[in-house]
Amino acid sequence: MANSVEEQKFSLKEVLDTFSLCLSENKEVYIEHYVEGWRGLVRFMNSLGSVFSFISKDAVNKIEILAKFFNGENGTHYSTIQSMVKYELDNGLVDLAKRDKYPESGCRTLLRLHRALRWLELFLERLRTSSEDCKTSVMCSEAYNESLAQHHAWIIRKAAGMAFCVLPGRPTFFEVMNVGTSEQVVSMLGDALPLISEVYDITEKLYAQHELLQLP
Ligand SMILES: CCCCCCCCCCCCC/C=C/[C@@H](O)[C@H](COP(=O)(O)O)NC(=O)CCCCCCCCCCCCCCC
Repeated sequence: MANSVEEQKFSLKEVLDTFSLCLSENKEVYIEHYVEGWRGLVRFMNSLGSVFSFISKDAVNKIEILAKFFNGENGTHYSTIQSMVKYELDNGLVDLAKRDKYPESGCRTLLRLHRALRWLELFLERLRTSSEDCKTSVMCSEAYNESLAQHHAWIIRKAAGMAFCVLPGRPTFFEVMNVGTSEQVVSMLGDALPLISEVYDITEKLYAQHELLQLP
């Protein structure tokens, strides 16, 4: 089946490269590139089939909330995750105990993507070190159980588990990434993972410092 020109150009390497743009010189995390990275990941997930659309809908919703802040009148405060946290906390714009006046603050919205980034990190690390006969569905659900699942209700965990079952096998998965041979995929993941981990760790530390890791 012939791909459109745009699909032909799509490579997961470009998406993961976006995360390398996330870090400023003094290790702040640029929201613009963070959101762009997520957009690319969602695009990749959509190319795997419509069973994932309930996941991508939620991700897109969160991406759009952040993009709106970033492009809005207070956009300068949403340049980095650090400036967003400071701005929203200083101005009482975050529901800290229960969802109330600010159910869609930047801080709580980004926290959901941040938790998903941990899933990505764990999943990609499994993919990187997997052998040819490893199942992507198993790698994906192990990564999920160690991360996001702990924050999801039973019904979401059930639906996610069902979606994982229809993930393509490792060879097709690698092919869809459009990065080249398996060796090239493994090497690309080896380059990308430390950057993703660094973005994750910096955000985690910041949220921990401000006691934001359990935002409702
Ligand atoms: C490629 C396989 C894709 C597997 C994706 C694994 C993640 C499974 C997440 C299931 C989320 C189900 C949707 C609902 C979520 C919300 O309940 C929940 C809580 O939100 P709330 O507090 O506003 O209510 N939302 C979230 O936790 C945010 C989830 C965001 C998920 C983004 C997943 C993007 C995955 C991108 C895949 C890229 C794969 C690249 C690998 C080579």
